[in-house]
Amino acid sequence: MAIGTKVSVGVMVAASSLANCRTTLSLVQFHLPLLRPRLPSAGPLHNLPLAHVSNLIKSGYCIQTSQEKNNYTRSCKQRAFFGDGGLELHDAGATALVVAGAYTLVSTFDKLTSANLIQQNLSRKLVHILSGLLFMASWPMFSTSTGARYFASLVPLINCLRLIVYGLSLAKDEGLVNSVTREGKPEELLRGPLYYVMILILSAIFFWRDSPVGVVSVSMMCGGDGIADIMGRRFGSLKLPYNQQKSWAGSLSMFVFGFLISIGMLYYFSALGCFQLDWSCTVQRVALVSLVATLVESLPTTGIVDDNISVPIASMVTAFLSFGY
Ligand SMILES: C/C(=C\COP(=O)(O)O)CCC[C@H](C)CCC[C@H](C)CCCC(C)C
Ligand SMILES: Nc1ccn([C@@H]2O[C@H](COP(=O)(O)OP(=O)(O)O)[C@@H](O)[C@H]2O)c(=O)n1
Repeated sequence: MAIGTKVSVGVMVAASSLANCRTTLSLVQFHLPLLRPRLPSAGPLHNLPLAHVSNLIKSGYCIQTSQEKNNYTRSCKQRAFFGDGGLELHDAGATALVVAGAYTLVSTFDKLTSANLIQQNLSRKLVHILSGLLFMASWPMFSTSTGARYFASLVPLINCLRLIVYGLSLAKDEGLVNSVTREGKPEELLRGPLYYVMILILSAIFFWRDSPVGVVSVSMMCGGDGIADIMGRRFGSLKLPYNQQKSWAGSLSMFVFGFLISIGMLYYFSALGCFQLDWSCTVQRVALVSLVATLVESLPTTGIVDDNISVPIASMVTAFLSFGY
């Protein structure tokens, strides 16, 4: 075989011991750089003498279950392409790209607001809607390594630090203040915007693209709550009986757009193979999450707890109980 070309290698196993293997030993076809030692020819490992398999384990190979095989195959392909250290480089590059995207988004709306092309309130809401949804949409850019979610969470973490620095007026960034606050006061950055990015950090780390819970919760906070504000301000003449600050138009918009955006984001991740869903159940579950989130958002609790905490937390709890993971 020519050096440097990738070859198909018959057999690979990884991760658990012989005793713990829950499925038959796996045969996996994938490409590895030639430099790795040539492995036994293709064939089920259980045909090999145990002594030979244990030698494989001693030399760094071990047995994998079918799920580990799939995960391992995928990460092997990535390692084969990027090399062992390549996954971190891949994730660092994706992080830098998304951080740049965040900065571009906020500065774009600052320029639109400064040029009086859009009102400050609308600018804030559009940043509210787009930031989290685009951040979530960037998750498939990251690698399949276990550290990818932590790299991704650096994006909202950097913005969290940015909000704290400028919110405490340790430095000035009028563009940021103008595009994400109601009244242009720096201290406003320490409330809604700060809670918002903290929820993004939690969703990336604890749910990531492996679970529909984070996807639905961020969709409700960004899409649902964001559009409720826009529609409620414009068409919200008929107020809710238990909250004169909120309207039927705003709440109905939150339910409908929160539901639609959640379904859309779930379809996006499902189509990319991040998880598989039974759509007949999923539609009902998302409708339940959207209803609970809409009811929580409609409550007269603005002075007690910010919507950017109550809406996503209520969504996470409801989604976790109904999806189960
Ligand atoms: C305006 C925001 C929250 C205020 O909410 P509310 O008070 O109206 O209820 C959102 C603040 C966004 C933050 C400054 C920037 C977040 C960037 C995000 C983590 C990454 C986006 C990346 C993407 C590629 C644009
Ligand atoms: N369910 C809702 C939500 C907001 N709104 C309108 O949007 C405005 C801002 O809503 P909000 O206080 O929830 O705003 P944020 O805390 O989300 O920034 C409200 O004062 C209402 O005029 C509504 O009419 N109905």
